[in-house]
Amino acid sequence: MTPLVKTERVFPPIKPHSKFQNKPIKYLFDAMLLSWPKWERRRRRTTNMSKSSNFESYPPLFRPPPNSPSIQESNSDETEPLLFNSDDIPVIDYFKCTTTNIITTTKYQDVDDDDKNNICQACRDWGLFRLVNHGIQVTLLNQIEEYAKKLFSLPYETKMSLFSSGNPSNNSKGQPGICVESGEGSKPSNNNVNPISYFWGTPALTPSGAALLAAQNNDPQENTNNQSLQWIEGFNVSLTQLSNVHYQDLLLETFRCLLEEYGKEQARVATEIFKILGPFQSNYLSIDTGILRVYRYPRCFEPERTWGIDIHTDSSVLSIIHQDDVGGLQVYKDHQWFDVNPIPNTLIVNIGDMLQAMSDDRYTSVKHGVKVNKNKERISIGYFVFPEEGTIIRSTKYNPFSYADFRAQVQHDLKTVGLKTGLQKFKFTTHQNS
Ligand SMILES: O=C(O)CCC(=O)C(=O)O
Ligand SMILES: [Fe+2]
Repeated sequence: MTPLVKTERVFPPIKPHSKFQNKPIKYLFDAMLLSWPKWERRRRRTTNMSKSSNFESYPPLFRPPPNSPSIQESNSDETEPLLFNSDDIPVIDYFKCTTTNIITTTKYQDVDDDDKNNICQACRDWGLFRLVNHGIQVTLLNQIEEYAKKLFSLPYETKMSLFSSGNPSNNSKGQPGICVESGEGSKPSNNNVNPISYFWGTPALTPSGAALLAAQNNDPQENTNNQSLQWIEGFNVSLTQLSNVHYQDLLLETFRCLLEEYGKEQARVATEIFKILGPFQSNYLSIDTGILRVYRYPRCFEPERTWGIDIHTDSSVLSIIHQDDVGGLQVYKDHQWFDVNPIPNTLIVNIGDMLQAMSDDRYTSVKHGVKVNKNKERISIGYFVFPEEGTIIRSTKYNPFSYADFRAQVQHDLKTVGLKTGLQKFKFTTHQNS
């Protein structure tokens, strides 16, 4: 889903923030108003793991070398105030642009054409926007984050053994992958395949959930063993399978219930946004294909040498990201990189490659990547949704193809050349166009 368009490994300069520039998209709020309240900031300070990172929970390759005092002693949370600055990303109010009544049964309001146009314009200009007033309860967002932290901070070996993907090709030998064994109480009670699987080192997985390592760079200078390693671990969650199982373990079962509820909310949001961006054929988006990725970006003792997720475009129709208060997500627009600042209770909606093709390139799948941090771990949750299985996407710019064709091409490219060529491979040639 999130494979990689590798360009360079040097972080490009970030454009300075130009607050509330003269843009056609309305900036609907003052970031100060949306900042976490004092009690929440205190809770986050005391529960944040940066103070005493639990390196036992990191995959072995991510653990700092024994003599690296700078990372062992870091305690940045107490010195850095949590400030949430507005950024240049267009902001859209969900409630104003949709017909779904998400708040109460009495709060209907007219759908505003200006707001709809603003979404379309954001998707043309940026390929992403920030969504406010999305109707997902802040308690749900906080609880998922909290339970994700609890699960990620389990010892690495426990995570490897708890989350069985049912995929025998995986290993637990310290190579990126997904575990095969299942621990006591972690198995779904009715013998179904575990819908939650653990991975690390790359966000690119095969359809069966195995980690897909990109081919290595041919440059001998760079061609070390870890060349394609990305500083990330995560849970891959199949939403359709999630409702078929129950865990005996209370921690896992609570996490499962939270994810199930969150998945439904995200499906609602994605469906509405897709309607606004269309009209498109209804099978160009299928809620049954929805997956969640819950990520932790561990602290990295050499953050300038690696990415949490390398520069890429998403292969989805739409991706919806919720990030914690750490930051690190960057997006590319007009030859510049922009920080996507963490702003409480907001979601980031990305256009994926499938939507770019369906829209005849009217909307752009946005290039983005995630930086890692020396002092803080970062948690984010992504929802990704795709066209209905087998649907052929027809467009004036591309040869007809299905998402399965696209995914197979991406996986082939990753294995052979190490980077995703993406839609480029499906474009009509000049010869075909004439
Ligand atoms: O963690 C994030 O903020 C972004 C994740 C992402 O880009 C992806 O999973 O494709
Ligand atoms: Fe992405």
